[in-house]
Amino acid sequence: MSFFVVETALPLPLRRVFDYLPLADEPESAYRPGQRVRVEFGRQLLMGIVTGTRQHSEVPQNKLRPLLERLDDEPLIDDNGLALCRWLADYYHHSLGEVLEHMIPTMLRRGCALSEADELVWQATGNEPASPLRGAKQQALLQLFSDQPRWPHSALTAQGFSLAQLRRLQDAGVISESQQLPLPPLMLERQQFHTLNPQQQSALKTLSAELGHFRACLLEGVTGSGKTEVYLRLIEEAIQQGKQALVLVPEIGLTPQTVRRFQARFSVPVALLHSGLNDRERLQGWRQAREGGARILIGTRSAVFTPLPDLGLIIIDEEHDGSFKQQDGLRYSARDFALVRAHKAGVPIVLGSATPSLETLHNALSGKYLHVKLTQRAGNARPPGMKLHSILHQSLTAGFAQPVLAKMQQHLDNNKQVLVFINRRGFAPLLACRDCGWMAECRRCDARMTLHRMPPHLHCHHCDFQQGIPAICPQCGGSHVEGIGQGTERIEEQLAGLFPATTIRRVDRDTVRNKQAFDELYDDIHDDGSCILVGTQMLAKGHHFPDVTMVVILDADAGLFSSDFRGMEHSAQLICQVAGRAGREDSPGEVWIQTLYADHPQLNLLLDSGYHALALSLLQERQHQILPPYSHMALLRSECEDRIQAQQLLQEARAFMQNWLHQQHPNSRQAPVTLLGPFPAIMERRAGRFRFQLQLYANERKALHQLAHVLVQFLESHKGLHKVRWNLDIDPIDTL
Ligand SMILES: Nc1ncnc2c1ncn2[C@@H]1O[C@H](COP(=O)(O)OP(=O)(O)OP(=O)(O)O)[C@@H](O)[C@H]1O
Ligand SMILES: [Zn+2]
Repeated sequence: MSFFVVETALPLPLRRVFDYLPLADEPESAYRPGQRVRVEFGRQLLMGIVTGTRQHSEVPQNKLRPLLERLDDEPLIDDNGLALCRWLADYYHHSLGEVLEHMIPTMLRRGCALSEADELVWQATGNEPASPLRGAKQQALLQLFSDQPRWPHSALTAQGFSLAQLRRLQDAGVISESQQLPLPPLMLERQQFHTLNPQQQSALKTLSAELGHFRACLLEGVTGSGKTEVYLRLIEEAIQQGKQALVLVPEIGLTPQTVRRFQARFSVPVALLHSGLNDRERLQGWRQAREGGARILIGTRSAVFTPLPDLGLIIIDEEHDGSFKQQDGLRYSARDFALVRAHKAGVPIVLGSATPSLETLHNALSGKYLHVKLTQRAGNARPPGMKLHSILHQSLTAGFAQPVLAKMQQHLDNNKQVLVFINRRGFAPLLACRDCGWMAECRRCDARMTLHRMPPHLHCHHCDFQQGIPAICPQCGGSHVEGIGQGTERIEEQLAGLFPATTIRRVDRDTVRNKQAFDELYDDIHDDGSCILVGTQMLAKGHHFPDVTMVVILDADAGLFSSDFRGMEHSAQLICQVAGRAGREDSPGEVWIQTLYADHPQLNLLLDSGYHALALSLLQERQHQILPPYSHMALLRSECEDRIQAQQLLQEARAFMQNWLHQQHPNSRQAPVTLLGPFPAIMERRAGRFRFQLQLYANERKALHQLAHVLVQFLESHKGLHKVRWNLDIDPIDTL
């Protein structure tokens, strides 16, 4: 047999593949890209993915080690999947082995077989019973199998049937058992589609004409305009054409209500992938999609990696949402990756939002994306009235202006619900001593500890550090230590005092710890009648509360003066999304925004002319400042317990890049990439580490990527500064 090596990608940060000798007696044809293999690396046992075979290796033959095991005959990742991973690894300058890990669920990464997700399934044989079956349970089972010939074992035990009862049917030859991948349950109760209004109809017509080929489309529809209805119809068409649809939603948008809404419309299996599932459920969802059983896949960010053999349509709901970008490890944008995936698969992708990101809007305005608009609310709902309420020189009760409280009372008297939005959980953002000015600060971050009352403790929201509340001031020994400012807990408490007869519900990460808790809360809110909801942005996105007619935004100012260049964009999106929860059904809604800056020009533009108008003005600013989307950006971040070293690595990186740029372009006055920094991050110390950043801007993406490529090589081979951690963030969504 001729000599060859197996090229393997390993889940290591190193940006290269590794050569291994094949298993004894295995021909080269046994190895195919996308199979899993087990290897020894140093002293570690790792699972790698085969990327190819070669007749020669740069590694001397006596140094080559053999593979320990080949786990798959058929590749787990197909050629399309591998090509997408190579694209990701190149684009984000990340190790291919780590990218490939994202493609497969945890259980497969640990080496489990695909069949681990199988389950016992009973199937009607169609034969008459060989022996008589009496007994009520036997008869009930016979009925079930004549209604539906195939039942997963778990569905039958859930209905109170035992294995022994099933065996009797099996012995009589009526049913047979097999191990199969269960399909997601079908909802028996079908929900009707709404009759689309003319705008929705025209949007649907335009979008469905794109089925069958690649096209990026922006569906810009005001809140409550019925975008979801349009998605559902489009999906229906794709499914009728024998295709699968992938729907990505933001992490907090994937409520059981959303899922039910999809499941109740279709008579095809809908698979789900989100962080609330256990490993086995994730493997099941992944296989249901990969084997084509599931025709619709709904999931959060990482679902974008799921193989879908008949992919025909991708939908990204709330495309502007920050949760589509992973903020550690492989810092990919699921939205941008989905665009590439749609392009390679030759299918349309619909980016939907009431508040599109400036990147997407820019692409739509320049004609690169198809731009479809819904400007009116669906059904009888009207857009909410928005009002800026100046609190300058006004005395406030519990943080609320009098007219706002009076208005809230009116809505409650009408048996409606009021939503109070404040993007700060806990009781107070600050604990301070009134005698000496001491403030509780995090030991590990440049940040203040948040005071929580339920249970009582101090909590750093940046590094999760927690400690008890001091009874006396640690600095002066005085007893006037108090919480200053307001968080959701305090507002809940104060509103209970102001509206003693009204139910107050707090919705934040402390009250809603999982999806089930949200589900229950959601049902409670729907049953509540008049009540006040106090919450963080958890309440803002995508929810449909039919009885909310008033929204109060307590601290809009917090977001107006961000030091990040995307600050205003993100604030405006949040304000619109929260405001969009008001008046979504027959009763009109109103939104009151308390502010100290009632003449803030951008806030006024947003209220008077809407998000689109503000977005156009923000785009103009970006164009003047040559910021994204008018330039391309990457951020090199460093962090280290030693401040000097964190800064030094970036200084050396900068010197290296300047030198390289100069060598490449000796005669040009303006290098194709502009370097800014190193600067300390806005929060310089977090979790005990000092953080610095270096910003890279370029007009041409190609120039940025060429530089990033050599930069990463430089950093990987950099000696010295071992303690400094670094990462390169391509298209960062913030510079904080
Ligand atoms: N054509 C229609 N006729 C009547 N009601 C409709 C119609 N289309 C949608 N609706 C209803 O209007 C409400 C809002 O629709 P939907 O949730 O699809 O809006 P959306 O644009 O996705 O909103 P948001 O961006 O605020 O989440 C829902 O209760 C939906 O059932
Ligand atoms: Zn901290």
